[in-house]
Amino acid sequence: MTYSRDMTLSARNPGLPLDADWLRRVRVNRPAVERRCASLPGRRSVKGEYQAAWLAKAVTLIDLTTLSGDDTPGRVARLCAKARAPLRPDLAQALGVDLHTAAVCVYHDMIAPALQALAGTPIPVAAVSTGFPAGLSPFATRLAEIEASVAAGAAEIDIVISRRHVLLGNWPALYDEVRTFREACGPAHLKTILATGELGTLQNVARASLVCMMAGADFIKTSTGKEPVNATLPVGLVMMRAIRDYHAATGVKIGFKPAGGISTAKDALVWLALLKEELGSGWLSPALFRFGASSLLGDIERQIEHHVTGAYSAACRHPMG
Ligand SMILES: O=C[C@H](O)COP(=O)(O)O
Repeated sequence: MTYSRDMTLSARNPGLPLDADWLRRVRVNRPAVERRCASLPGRRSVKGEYQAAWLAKAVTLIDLTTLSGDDTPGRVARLCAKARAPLRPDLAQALGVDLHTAAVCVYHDMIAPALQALAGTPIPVAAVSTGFPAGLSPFATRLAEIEASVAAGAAEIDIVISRRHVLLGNWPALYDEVRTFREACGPAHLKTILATGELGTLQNVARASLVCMMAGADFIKTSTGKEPVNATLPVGLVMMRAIRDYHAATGVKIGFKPAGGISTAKDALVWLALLKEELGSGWLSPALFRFGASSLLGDIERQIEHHVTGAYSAACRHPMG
């Protein structure tokens, strides 16, 4: 299996004027979505060398993340070393792969140590922004935060949206907010975090996804990892279908990033199966799909170790940072 080392993201999403009629037409059949997702984990399973190949692919799609109040430059440097060489050398050699993660995702103050630790690699630094995770700081502060992170060298900006605009059905306010954030990003790619666990309904998730894409988001992302409910398959399905509809209407491919609580190799395989079925193999690339995850890589490495050696090691033998 070959792994692209090309970190080029897709062409920017120019966005569209807000289309209120499109939003009004959006309907989500929740029981049907839940039935479809419930059948996935049991139905889709790959084994042996195919599983190892899919897991190696998953590694290349991870935004390796640390978003803790006690992050230090040392922890970020160790995380970046893991991003550069995500698999133990003997495991990578046994699989015949040479790979790295898609990006490293940190808070603003950790951009500089991350850039230093990733120098000479194609791995971009993503910064969470706009008052992450709640997004309730003054609007001017949130804008300034984006500008500061782009100036510091972040190539990708993960913003959080104002959940109240969704809960109140104030789509023009959400559109204007995301549009302004997009402009502040300049050349950096914009990922919009919907915090789906706080949006109430799948219909809200579908509408918020479309509004963010109309406003110019390059990626839509499920969660911050800090909500009580983070990435779920039903939410993922609804967001993937919104991406499909947007692509059908505009020809523009938007990326998808499930994040929060995705921590096992098995989870990763189910997400990739859903992605392949809903959006096709064209989305199986770091340009269009990312896992936002702080601990997933450890379990993937553990499963690959089992595939290569026949034995499982303790999870603590695969530290992230
Ligand atoms: O954006 C990434 C998430 O914050 C990571 O969440 P996690 O720590 O549950 O993997």
